[in-house]
Order: sequence, then structure tokens, then C-alpha cells
Amino acid sequence: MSTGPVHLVVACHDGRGHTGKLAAAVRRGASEVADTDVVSIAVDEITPEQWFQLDDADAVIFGAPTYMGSASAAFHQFAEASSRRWLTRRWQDKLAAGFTNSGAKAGDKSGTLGYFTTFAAQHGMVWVNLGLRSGWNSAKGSENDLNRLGFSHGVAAQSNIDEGPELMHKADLDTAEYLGRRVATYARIVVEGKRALAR
Ligand SMILES: Cc1cc2nc3c(=O)[nH]c(=O)nc-3n(C[C@H](O)[C@H](O)[C@H](O)COP(=O)(O)O)c2cc1C
Repeated sequence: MSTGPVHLVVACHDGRGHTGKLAAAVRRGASEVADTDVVSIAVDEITPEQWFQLDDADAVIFGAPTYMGSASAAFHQFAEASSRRWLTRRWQDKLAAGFTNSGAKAGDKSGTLGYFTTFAAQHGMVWVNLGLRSGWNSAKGSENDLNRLGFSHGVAAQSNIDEGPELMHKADLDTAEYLGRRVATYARIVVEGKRALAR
């Protein structure tokens, strides 16, 4: 039996809509887990109140497009601004996860997901990986498999640079929903575990 809602934040920089569409899918997946409260934050427009929402979250899922082999500059600006939280260890032991999108199939997205894991580790957060085997890697596989591009640290989606977000691949959106559900589930386990230990 749940003892109260678990708080998740999806903290994302959306470039031209593609990464925002992934963020919405992560949020949908997380919302499917009972008693999960999910808030979305545009990190390039973050307000003082939203910094406090991050401070109060049980889990934060970071998202940014891959620009020049890493997270976008807007995300890095947010990460640098979070250094005040780093100083006070405000995000210590929260769960963290991540998602990105790029134009090329590989597109150096490992650089972005790897950066997210380092960023989370600097804050003392606990990383939740994607937890899916690679899709589309055998004769029976297809591009419609979950995790079709075969990344492990988080969601790595792809969209053609000359197409809008409405054409994003369903398998990528389904993979993002999967990550949302996974993080919400683990957040529930951790929160309930901490409450049990405190009794
Ligand atoms: C400045 C810039 C740098 C980019 N660098 C990469 C890159 O390193 N690898 C790649 O595959 N695509 C790259 N792209 C394409 C974007 O990753 C892709 O268009 C983006 O993920 C779309 O998501 P968005 O609408 O949220 O920006 C770049 C695009 C821009 C504008």
C-alpha cells in the first residue's frame, strides 16, 4: 500500500520540438505508475519555484538534444547554474535518468548520455539506466523494436533533421515511455524503502 505520492521532475531543454516530444512521452510513462506526481521543467526558462521543485523531487529525468556531440548549450547552462545545489548537496541520493535526440542514428549521443551520468554523479544522485537490451540487432529484429538504436545509459532517439517532431519514430517514443515507467517504479521502491527504514 502506498504511503503518499512519489515526486518526479522531467527537466529538459527542447530545441525545436523533438526533445520536448520525448519529454512528454517520458512523462506519460511515469504517470502510468500509481501515485506518481510528475512535473515538467523547461531548463532554459527555469523559475525560482521550479528550482525548489527540483530540490523536492525524488527523481529527476534530464533531457536535451545532442548538439555537437554533447547536451545542448542551454542544458549546460542549467547544469552550471545547479552548482549552488552541488555545494549544499541538495540533490544527494535522488534518482536520476536521461534522454536525448539527435539527427544521425548514432550521432554521438553517448556523449550526451555520458555527460548526464557525470552531471548526476557530481550531485551524488543515483543513476537509473534504460534497462532494455539492444533492439534491431538480429535477423528477427526491426526498427520498431524498443531501444532500436541500442544505447544503455538512457533513451537515445533519432529524428531526421529536415522533418518535424510529428514524424518522430514511435519506437523511440515508446522507449521514452518505458524509461518514465522504470524511473517512477524505482522511485516508488526507494521512497517506500526509506519510509520503512525510518519507522
Ligand atoms: C547546433 C547543432 C548541433 C548538432 N549536433 C548534432 C550532433 O552532434 N549529432 C547529431 O546526430 N545531430 C546533431 N544535430 C541535430 C540535432 O541533434 C537534432 O536536430 C535535434 O536532436 C532535434 O531535436 P530538437 O528539436 O529538440 O532540437 C545538431 C543540431 C544543431 C542545431
